[in-house]
Amino acid sequence: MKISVIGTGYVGLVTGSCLAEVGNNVLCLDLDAAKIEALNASSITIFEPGLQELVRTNVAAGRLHFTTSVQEAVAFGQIQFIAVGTPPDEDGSADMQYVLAAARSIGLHMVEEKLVVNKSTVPVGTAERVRAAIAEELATRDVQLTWHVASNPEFLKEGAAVEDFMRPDRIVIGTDSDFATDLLRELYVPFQRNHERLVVMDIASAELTKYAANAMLATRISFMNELANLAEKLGADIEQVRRGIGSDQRIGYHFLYAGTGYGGSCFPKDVQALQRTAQQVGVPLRVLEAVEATNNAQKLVLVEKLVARFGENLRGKRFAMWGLAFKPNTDDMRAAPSRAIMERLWALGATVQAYDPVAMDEARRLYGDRADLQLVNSPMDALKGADALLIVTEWKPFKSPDFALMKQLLNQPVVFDGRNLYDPARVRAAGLEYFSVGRADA
Ligand SMILES: NC(=O)C1=CN([C@@H]2O[C@H](COP(=O)(O)OP(=O)(O)OC[C@H]3O[C@@H](n4cnc5c(N)ncnc54)[C@H](O)[C@@H]3O)[C@@H](O)[C@H]2O)C=CC1
Ligand SMILES: O=C(O)[C@H]1O[C@H](OP(=O)(O)OP(=O)(O)OC[C@H]2O[C@@H](n3ccc(=O)[nH]c3=O)[C@H](O)[C@@H]2O)[C@H](O)[C@@H](O)[C@@H]1O
Repeated sequence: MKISVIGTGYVGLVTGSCLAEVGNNVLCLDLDAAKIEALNASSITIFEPGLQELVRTNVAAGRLHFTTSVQEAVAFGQIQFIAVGTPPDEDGSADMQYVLAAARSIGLHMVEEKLVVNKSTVPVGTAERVRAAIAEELATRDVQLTWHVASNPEFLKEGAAVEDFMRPDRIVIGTDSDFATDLLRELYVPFQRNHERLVVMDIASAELTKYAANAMLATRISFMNELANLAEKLGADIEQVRRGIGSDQRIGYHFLYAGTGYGGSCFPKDVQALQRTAQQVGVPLRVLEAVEATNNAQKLVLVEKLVARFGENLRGKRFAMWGLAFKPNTDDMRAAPSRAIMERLWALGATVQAYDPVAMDEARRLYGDRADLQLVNSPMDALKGADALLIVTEWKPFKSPDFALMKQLLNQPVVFDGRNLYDPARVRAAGLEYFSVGRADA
């Protein structure tokens, strides 16, 4: 099948590459010329496991192409995927300008029947707005055509994006025409050989399903974070509680990890956008208000512990930080807890010595050169002369450190573990003071 993908970010590039991998002929469009230039040389600008290789092999096989030409992209694919950003607007609602611009560019150049599929995360009603934008452009050109609009939200996770796309739990399709359903069913055949994964529904339900999934996952995390804060005060251990409730199949083990709050480009913005949508139709979403408030507070839970230990004035203090990315296996720092933590520590006068396996360039890009941020080359370098260590992202290499060396390198042997990576007794036996989330501090 010939497919165009508009937008080559995490979702667009993974979608395009994976669809090419199963034999389709794919053309990806982006307005960012530097990105397209890099992609044409098979080089990707984000860190995403497996993606570089997938791009390289499919470009070499002649199935994956990149362009900045809107006209070329619209002419190419029978299916036109829209996979552009939907960042938060000033009031937290989803900013639709990129999706609608993509829709307009399709309307501007379309000369034959197309299926336009929206993969971006968008509020209910967006398919109608996309349809109207295309219709307007066609009317301006005085062109009569048949075309279809469908919704196909994406559920991939950064850091496991290729794997998630290739082996999805489900593929949600929102359509209002047999043409769209049949074409998308055919497209996704290679992804559901093992069992039926396609969930076909109306367009509004598909659009809402995406927000519902992210809101549910965010709710689980905030619930566990609140419970962790309670467990700590009651002398209980949230890690044991997690295992205790996760074993109930109705609850399950996933997404029950307490920590420093959820970050990333999606949960924070999608929880907010769903609330704005609900406000517009007069339906209060009280649970989600609490989810968001809890998360904002949780991002600073390590700083609170640190201030309780070292006092409010951190001038002259130096803290090691392990992990800058919002989660492991990505260099993405959008809404990362590390940012809220560093910014607060800086405001209190401290210096941060940070290490992350892949997000150092991103930190440099975001913060530039500043005296109170030192980016170092290894986890152990970060410890040297620091008054405490803060663990913010649960990268694998942080999971089994040499605690004796840690104690030796730190100026003061204090660890604030925002991901509950260690057995508290083991860390304390090595002579370190250990603070974690939802377990008794000492
Ligand atoms: N990042 C993720 O893990 C996931 C994101 N989503 C959703 O997918 C959508 C895209 O997210 P990301 O891929 O993270 O965004 P991104 O910000 O990484 O990439 C978007 C790309 O679209 C390009 N673009 C913008 N307007 C364009 C236009 N008119 N024509 C061509 N290119 C254009 C930008 O230059 C950029 O390269 C969002 O709605 C997001 O909520 C859904 C599931 C997972
Ligand atoms: O819409 C999206 O963009 C995507 O958002 C999330 O994916 P992502 O943000 O990439 O990463 P997650 O693994 O969900 O982690 C999000 C945040 O929650 C935190 N988290 C996750 C799980 C957990 O138990 N506890 C916890 O604090 C992570 O540290 C991270 O900061 C969803 O998991 C994807 O299904 C969805 O497609």
